[in-house]
Formats: sequence, structure tokens, C-alpha cells
Amino acid sequence: MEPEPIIRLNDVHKTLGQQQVLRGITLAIPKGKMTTIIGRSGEGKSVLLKHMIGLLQPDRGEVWVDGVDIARLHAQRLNEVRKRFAMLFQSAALFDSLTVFDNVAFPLREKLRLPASEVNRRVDEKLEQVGLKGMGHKFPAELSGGMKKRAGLARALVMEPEIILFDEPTTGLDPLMAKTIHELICDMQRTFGFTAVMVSHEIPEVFSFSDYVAMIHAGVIAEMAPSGEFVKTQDPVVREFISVGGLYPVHPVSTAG
Ligand SMILES: Nc1ncnc2c1ncn2[C@@H]1O[C@H](COP(=O)(O)OP(=O)(O)OP(=O)(O)O)[C@@H](O)[C@H]1O
Repeated sequence: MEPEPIIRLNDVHKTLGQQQVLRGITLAIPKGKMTTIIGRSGEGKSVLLKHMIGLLQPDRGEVWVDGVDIARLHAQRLNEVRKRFAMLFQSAALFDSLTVFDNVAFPLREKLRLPASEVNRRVDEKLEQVGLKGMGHKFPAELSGGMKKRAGLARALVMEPEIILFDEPTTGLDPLMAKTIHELICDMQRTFGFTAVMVSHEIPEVFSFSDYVAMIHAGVIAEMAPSGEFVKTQDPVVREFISVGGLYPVHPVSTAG
């Protein structure tokens, strides 16, 4: 049985500047699974993620999060819904002037105002889970690219969100480190069971680490399917796009005649 969707976009349209970026996106994100959004550069993948968390409002259409249309919410109610989310940006967006520990502690202190002993416990636990045990005293400038991503992940996880949006979380890493970070994210997703929505350019790797894959093309969802089904698509545009990652020859040899 298909898992129920936790986020549902219905006919979402968005124009930014002169560009009609989203032209009727309809998409359901299954709860507790890893869904990856692929598509060419500039197709609107980041814009789509920002609609899911209410950082952008659609010109037309609906964005349902667990039964609430966040496209119509006032700021206060929207903030309540946003507490269920974390978002991890390409850059990991760490505060350079804070240690790794203080970066991860930041949302706990700022939003939950927890006592110091509880902050220490939770931060140490998350640092250990992402492989940064004993690194809390370091500053971001002292970390490798992979360690920065781990720190960003720890900060996203520390609030124990129900939904985490990952915008190209392996940007700037070498292929081996990118694989390690993807594996870590998958491991965390399976351990904690949050809903993950990820934007990624890593083809064909996305098909091994995602439960579902969706491709955006020309402002709409060209294909959305479980990973194993997605690669069997007959849609020529989708086939051509994923062929770049070596799954199919770009010009399949015709067997006709
Ligand atoms: N705030 C904005 N104002 C004007 N145009 C914007 C804004 N944000 C995004 N765009 C435009 O919307 C389009 C989609 O951008 P988006 O960042 O979502 O693409 P993407 O698919 O994530 O690309 P990439 O894979 O390169 O990160 C681009 O043409 C971009 O220039």
C-alpha cells in the first residue's frame, strides 16, 4: 500500500521576474519516505522546495501540509507549521563565528529555550550520530567540506523535525564524499523516520538512495514514481535526462525492423 502523502501540491503556478517557473505542479510527497526531485538546472527545484515550507507563496494553486493549505495561512499559523520542518541548504549555512557545538545548539536555545544540561545532551548525541563526536569545539572554517555538511545535518536533526528538505546537500563534495553524505542522510532518515524531500543532481545515484523520484520539466512534474519504476519510464524527455547519468544510451538503438 502506498504511504499517505504528508505534503500535496495541487496545480501550483509561480512566476518569478519574467519567468513562469512553475506551471501547474501537482505532486504528493509520501510520509516517512525519501523523495528526490531531479531536473535540469534552473527548472525550479529550489523554488518548489521553498513552496513546501511556505518561503514562497504560489500565484495560483494549493500547498497542503498534513491537511492545511499553507498557501493561505497568516504568518503566525505558518510559523506553527514550519516548526515541523527543517531545511538544509547547499551551503549548510553554518554561522562562521560559532563553534560546531553552538551551531547545532542554536535552534534548541533560540526556539526551545532548553536548560543547558539538556542542550548538551541533545547536541552531543546528534554530533555523535553524524560522525562529529569530539568536534564540537571547532569553528566551521576548520572543517572539511564533508564535515560542514555533517554539522549542517546535525543542526537540521536536533529539533527532531517531521520533515526535512535538502537542497543539493552534497554540492561541492567529491563523488566519494557525496556518496558518504547521502548514505548518512539515508541512514538518519531510516533511523528517525522523518519525511525527506531532496533536490539532487546525482544521477544515477538518486535511484539507489531514494524511495521515490520526481522530475520537474517545463514547470510541471514530468514523472513521479518509486525509484525502481522511475528508471523504466517511457517518457522520452525523462529518459534522455537520466541517460546523462549513464542509465540509458542517449540514442537507444532501434530494434524495429
Ligand atoms: N527570487 C527570485 N527572483 C527571480 N527569479 C528567481 C528567483 N528565485 C529563482 N528564480 C529563477 O527561477 C528559476 C528556477 O530557479 P531554481 O533555483 O528553483 O532552479 P533549480 O532547478 O533549483 O536550479 P539548480 O539545479 O541550478 O539549483 C531560475 O531561472 C531562477 O533564476
